Amino acid sequence: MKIAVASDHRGFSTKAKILTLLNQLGHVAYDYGPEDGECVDYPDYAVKVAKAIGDKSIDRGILICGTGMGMCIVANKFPGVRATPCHDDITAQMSRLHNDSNVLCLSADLLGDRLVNRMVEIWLKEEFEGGRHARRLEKLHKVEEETMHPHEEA
Ligand SMILES: O=C(CO)[C@H](O)[C@H](O)COP(=O)(O)O
Repeated sequence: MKIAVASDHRGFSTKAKILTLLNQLGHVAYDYGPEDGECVDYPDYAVKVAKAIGDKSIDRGILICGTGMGMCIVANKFPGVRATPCHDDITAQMSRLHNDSNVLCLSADLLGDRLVNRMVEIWLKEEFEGGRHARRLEKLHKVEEETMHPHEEA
């Protein structure tokens, strides 16, 4: 898979470790910044990854900030993005099975390296279950359409 990884300053070293893992797993990993650990603003990096999901230049994205929350809030403003804040094996797994997550948002401050690696592997391996969850994602797409074009008749 083509996977872009970005962070803010708090997630900078975790980003490097995730990029190494993705390469080891045989994925095509892109570093969407930042280039160093200087203080930056997470929206600038979440936008880059979210836009690349939208135009399909990447398959998946991984975003890391202090808590994972700011990145997630920004990424979910973009059509086609299903960003999920995950903090353990179960949330990593369920975000794929039920939500078809395409952007994994992680906390650099709260999660250890081994857990992060395991969560990334789970999140990459698990497949969307479809079925009733596909019906719910259809409704999500409708909400997206309505909020993007609020005055147009269906
Ligand atoms: O977690 C984050 C957003 O959800 C950021 O990493 C955090 O807010 C950055 O804070 P600071 O500028 O104090 O390092």
